Amino acid sequence: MTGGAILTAAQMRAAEQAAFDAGIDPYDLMEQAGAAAAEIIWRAGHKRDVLVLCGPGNNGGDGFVIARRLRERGLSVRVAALGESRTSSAQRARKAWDGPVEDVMTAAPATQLVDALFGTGLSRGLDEPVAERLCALVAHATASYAIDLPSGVETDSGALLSATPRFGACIALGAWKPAHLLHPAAGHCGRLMLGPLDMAPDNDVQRLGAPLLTAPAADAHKYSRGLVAVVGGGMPGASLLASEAAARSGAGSVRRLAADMPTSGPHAIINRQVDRADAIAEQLTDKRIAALLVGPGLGLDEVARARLRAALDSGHRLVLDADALTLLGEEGGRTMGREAILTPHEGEFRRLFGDLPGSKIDRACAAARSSGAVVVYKGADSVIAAPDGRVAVAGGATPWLSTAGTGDVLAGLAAGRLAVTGDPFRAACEAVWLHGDAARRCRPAFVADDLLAALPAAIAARL
Ligand SMILES: NC(=O)C1=CN([C@@H]2O[C@H](COP(=O)(O)OP(=O)(O)OC[C@H]3O[C@@H](n4cnc5c(N)ncnc54)[C@H](OP(=O)(O)O)[C@@H]3O)[C@@H](O)[C@H]2O)[C@@H](O)CC1
Ligand SMILES: [K+]
Repeated sequence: MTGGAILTAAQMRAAEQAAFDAGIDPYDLMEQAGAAAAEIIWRAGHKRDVLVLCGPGNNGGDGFVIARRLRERGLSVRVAALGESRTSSAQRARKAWDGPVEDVMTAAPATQLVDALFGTGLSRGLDEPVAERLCALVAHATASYAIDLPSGVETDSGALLSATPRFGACIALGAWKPAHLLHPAAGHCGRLMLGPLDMAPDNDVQRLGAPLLTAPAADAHKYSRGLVAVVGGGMPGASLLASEAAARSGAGSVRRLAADMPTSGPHAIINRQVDRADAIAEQLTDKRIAALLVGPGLGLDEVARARLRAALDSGHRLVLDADALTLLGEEGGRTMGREAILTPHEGEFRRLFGDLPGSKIDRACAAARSSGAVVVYKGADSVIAAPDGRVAVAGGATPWLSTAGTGDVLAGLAAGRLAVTGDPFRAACEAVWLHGDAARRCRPAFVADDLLAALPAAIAARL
């Protein structure tokens, strides 16, 4: 269900130290790391000449091991270093390489390029000539691999500290790091692969993995499978998209409360024409409602504000999105005090929580703690954070998702899964996964409506 632990540089160092304290030899760990990476590169199958760039630290040490292992397999391998090796393990790995060591700045390009310049120990941007040389060598190569991380990215934030090439693949060692999933660094990693090590550190922060969904029970009925209520507003399209997503999420039934009556759309959705907030409040007294969505197309006027208040006062499990988040931000934020999912994009997040420090993961955690709600901090890298500290980070979203209405679909999906599971963190994780998977199933230039059609296949794949 999870896609593996994500560790910061400091957490990785602590895990490494714990492994050493438990008796693991530091050099053995480097040999393991290099062997795992070499195996992945070998299996990628290019079998062409290789240039391995080795930095001064342990990332460079990994590089020397990789070079030796690939040469043992029969590949033509050259090594180029950036100065001397400074750690004892890296010095040992360098000694075990009995070929020549060229200079990174003058080494000729190769078909396969392995970047073992810097990993989690990068403390500042690369010197400009080194960064330029790395970019040129990667551009020249047919296949390029970043070892642990692309040299130039900040491990914890995913920021680029200097010009960084886009690699074909990145081989993470032992565990994922935030930069593998957070942009802009994630966009420079290429295909992500994990080189396993004997130490297997765990963390509350995990890469989002494929969920395991269950089919409805044999004796299920539409209410036991979860009734979703959606409060609409001035822009009917948004709440219609959200309602259909909820209806296709596995929930038993969907009730849309809005002033308009749609002329088309899935007839399975029950539309109740209600305008005034007190009439909506009356509708929300139905105890069978398992999740309530408010925000898509809600509007920002007094009518919208009154509808939001009715939703907040209803006592139901909530999903708040779009205009509901903006209105909440105008009121200075609010502690949810009950099971809720908030789904802000960058702008809504800032309006609601202000400019928080740290990485996107840190900011999502702080927001979840202060609001008491599960926060889905959306974007090309969506971070799902629970108030208890659990975090799931979703990478690899197709950029075609950046189109109108896809946020409404996600909000509807979250409400639907919340109605089915009753668990906000699980529901948010499932919704983000299904949303991303549905998008992968659509053809380029799809629109939000197409996502709805792809949802049943995305769900079927996880049963
Ligand atoms: N943790 C684990 O479990 C395992 C870790 N393993 C591997 O170790 C890697 C971490 O190794 P690491 O800590 O030695 O750091 P690394 O990235 O090689 O660089 C540090 C050196 O670079 C220097 N330096 C920094 N920035 C610079 C710049 N811009 N320009 C120039 N120099 C710069 C810095 O010097 P300083 O900052 O002190 O000036 C220091 O000398 C990790 O990513 C993985 O590959 C695996 O082998 C096994 C399991
Ligand atoms: K690297």
